[in-house]
Amino acid sequence: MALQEVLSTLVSSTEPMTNATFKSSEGPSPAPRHGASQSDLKSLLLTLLSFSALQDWIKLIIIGGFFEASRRVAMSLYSQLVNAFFITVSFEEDDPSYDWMMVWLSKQKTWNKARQYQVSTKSFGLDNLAIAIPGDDDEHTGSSNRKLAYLPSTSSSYSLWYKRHWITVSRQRTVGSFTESLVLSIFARSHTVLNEILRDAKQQYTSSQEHKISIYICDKSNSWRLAATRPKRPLHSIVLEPGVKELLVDDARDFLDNKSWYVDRGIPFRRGYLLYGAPGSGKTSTIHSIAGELGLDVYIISLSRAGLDDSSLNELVSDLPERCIALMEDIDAAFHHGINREAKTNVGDTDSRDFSTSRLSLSGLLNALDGVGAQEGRILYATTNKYLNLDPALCRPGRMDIHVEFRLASKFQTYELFRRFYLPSGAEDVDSNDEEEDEDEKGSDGEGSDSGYGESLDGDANDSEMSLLMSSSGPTSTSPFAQGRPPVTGSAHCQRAPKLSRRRLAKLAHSFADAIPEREFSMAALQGYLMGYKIRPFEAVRDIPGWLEAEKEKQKIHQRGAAPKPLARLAPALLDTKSEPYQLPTPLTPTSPVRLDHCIDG
Ligand SMILES: Nc1ncnc2c1ncn2[C@@H]1O[C@H](COP(=O)(O)OP(=O)(O)OP(=O)(O)O)[C@@H](O)[C@H]1O
Repeated sequence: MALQEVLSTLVSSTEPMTNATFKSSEGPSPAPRHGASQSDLKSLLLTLLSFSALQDWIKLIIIGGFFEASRRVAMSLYSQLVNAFFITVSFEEDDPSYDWMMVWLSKQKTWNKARQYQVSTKSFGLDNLAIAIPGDDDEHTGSSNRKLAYLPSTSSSYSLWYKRHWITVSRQRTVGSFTESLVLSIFARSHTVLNEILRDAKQQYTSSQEHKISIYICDKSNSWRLAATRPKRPLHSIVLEPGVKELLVDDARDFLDNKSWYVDRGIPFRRGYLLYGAPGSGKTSTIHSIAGELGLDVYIISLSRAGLDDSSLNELVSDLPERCIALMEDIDAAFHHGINREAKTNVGDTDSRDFSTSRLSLSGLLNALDGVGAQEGRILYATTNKYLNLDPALCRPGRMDIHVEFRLASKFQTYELFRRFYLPSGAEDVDSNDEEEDEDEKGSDGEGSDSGYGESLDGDANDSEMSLLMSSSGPTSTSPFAQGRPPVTGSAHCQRAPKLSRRRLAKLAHSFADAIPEREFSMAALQGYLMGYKIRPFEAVRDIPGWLEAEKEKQKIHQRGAAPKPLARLAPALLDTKSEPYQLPTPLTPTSPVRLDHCIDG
């Protein structure tokens, strides 16, 4: 009723005003019109504020308020109900638990009945993807071996049953960031089922990772992110001087098992290993292998990463999990990029290259290694090719407790490398000395027991082996290296290596080791050479002189280009008992634990 009045007043008050506007263009008569419109407005306001209109306004407000209040009450009741009967958990994408949950989810039966998916090539660190599309796991399907997987779609939520508990799952984008989170609402009053789910997810993930190591790197936001998973490398595939691998593994294992010993004595529960020496001598491979042996994840700290400064390094190190391997490769590389005792404060003093890369100071690095914020329980491995460039403070016990030198290949290493290279896949590997003894005792092939170096290859090979040698080398027996070209292997995977008895293989390995000069080539170089002869061990031995010639030529070219002095000559072996007594490198204090026998406690 009052509203009608208001409306009719509005119409009547606007009409003369429109007419006035229209008529004003015809001629000037504004004064009476102005007075009329003023009285119209007045009456409009009076009507609006009249008692009956006010009543209608109040009614509107009450009804609206009632609906809004009931909506809010319903919402809060709903959320209280949900909170009372549901447990809601979220998993952030950049946290490892997200990967565990994705794998767990993919193993739920009801998951396969979902109607909305997102397809992705993300592997969550797994090769044997439970989330993989069936039939997509064929390794020979084509050039790209990225597997496809189903993920929960971001636009819908799913429900599933787990141990008689109803669960809804949704994948949500975090507002204002590029990351996602997985949200689970579990219909349960106690936390027991949640704990079970978490335990299940973690265990399923860990067991699928049993034969793998996870490698983490830090991302731009300075947090750790899973970069890859790699198959564990068996320790026996690393050939070092006898006892070195065992010593490294036993020391690390002993450290991990004795936390309370460190705590009782107030000694920081940390251990550092410095592996230094010639490039390609097995430093990285050894760390990889030890990580697999001890079941630890590897966290790579790249000191030359652009933008890394003291505080971000500190943050990274204190963010490490308790039992892990922190790896700083080529720790000397940080020196080339301006690492120094004090952080540079004056921009004018600073080389522009320093700013474009790392802004780390040596004191920052030292603090990160054993400062108050440094993580307990971690094992640090640092590698370098330039031992003498390292600051003594960096190498002191407490930061780097054990120093191990990796030298160019010895006769023993060359022999072992060859023997293991041609050992049939899956063959049980035994210690070479035991093996020779066994074979000698058996006299399996009825030949003499002489297994010394320098045996004639031709006299060793039987007819079928010789024919294989001749057929694979072609009509001329000239080494391809002597002709200035590398050997062509063809698709070795499709062919089969000759079946050699262990004894014969040992003899070939002796011949190989005999032909390679000691401590002149890295294991990586020798492995690279053998890769050209994957299935041709006889040719591999026969072609060595040509290869050595070619390598000498290469070295000459390098020397003309003023190649640096090899490190192996500068820092003699710690481990080779035949070499001259070890001299402390000049930058190290005499108390530094550079010798293995000095630095390993108990
Ligand atoms: N002692 C060894 N036993 C078995 N394989 C080895 C050994 N040393 C090197 N190799 C092989 O050589 C390759 C390179 O080795 P690796 O990367 O471990 O050397 P590195 O000492 O870390 O080299 P760099 O100092 O250049 O990083 C690997 O493929 C590895 O298999």
